[in-house]
Amino acid sequence: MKKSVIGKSNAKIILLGDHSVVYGQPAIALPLTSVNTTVTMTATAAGQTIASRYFDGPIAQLNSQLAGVVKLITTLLERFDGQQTPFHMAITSDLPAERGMGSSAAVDVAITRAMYRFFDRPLTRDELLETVAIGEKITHGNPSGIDAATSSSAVPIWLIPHETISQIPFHLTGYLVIADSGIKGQTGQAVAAVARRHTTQPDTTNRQIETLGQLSYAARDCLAANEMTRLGGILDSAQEQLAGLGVSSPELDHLITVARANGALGAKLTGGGMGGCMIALCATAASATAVQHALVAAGATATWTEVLHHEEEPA
Ligand SMILES: C[C@@](O)(CCO)CC(=O)[O-]
Repeated sequence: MKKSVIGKSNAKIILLGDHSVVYGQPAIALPLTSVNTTVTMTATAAGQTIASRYFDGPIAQLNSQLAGVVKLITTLLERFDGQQTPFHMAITSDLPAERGMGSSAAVDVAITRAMYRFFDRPLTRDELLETVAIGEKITHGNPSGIDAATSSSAVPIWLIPHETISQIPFHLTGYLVIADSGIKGQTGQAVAAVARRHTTQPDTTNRQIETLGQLSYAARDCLAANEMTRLGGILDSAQEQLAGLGVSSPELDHLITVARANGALGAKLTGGGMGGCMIALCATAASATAVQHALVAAGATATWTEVLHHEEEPA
């Protein structure tokens, strides 16, 4: 066992494939490597305690809102025979919670990495993703794994559930403005709402899900060929399908309209929706700044700009 260790992860942005990925369609997601969650685990004399923005105290008293985290920690303590090992776990995060940036998966990835290091066990990527799914299943009900895969990745990824997770050829140069609508997005509820629609209106819903999948394939071509304007149109089409699935919101719709009116090439919600964040693709730094200012004036509570650049693929 180590004295003090750190586990880290980052925020994620889904470019294409939100919701449709739950039904097996491909998704493209980008890590925001400067927006981090950090878990520090320190050996102590007695007790097992946790300090986070929601809770500060003994792990045994963690409330049901954090049931996914409780399940993850107890599973790992059993796995490592560490039920009696005293430690303190401090969780800090730059990510807004419940905004579609993958905060719950980011916390689970950072906890898993910290606990494997603390108990001095090697951790493979497959084991990391399988472990994070334990917490995510409780928090989100039916996670596709995209949040965990991206918040533990340093490069943009292409994911088809149970089939492929790979680095996506990324030759696009541009700017992605991300804006928080200020409204909590409940991914679990949004996923459940789409599942209900899938049962009550199977034909329409399947068509929307398949269209979203086709848009992911088209976007992959745009990223490989640096076709920014076409990608903007694809984001707009994806937003139309997501709104059709019932996961947009008036606040997101407003920010998306403002971004387009101020020069964005395309815009859509990102993540679970029903609140949370939207993204806008911009061709230049000046355009990204103008869109960002317009979004703040329109009520966005936080904004980030991510510079998109050619990613080297490993040799
Ligand atoms: C809405 C969703 O597609 C993305 C949440 O960030 C759910 C999932 O993939 O688990």
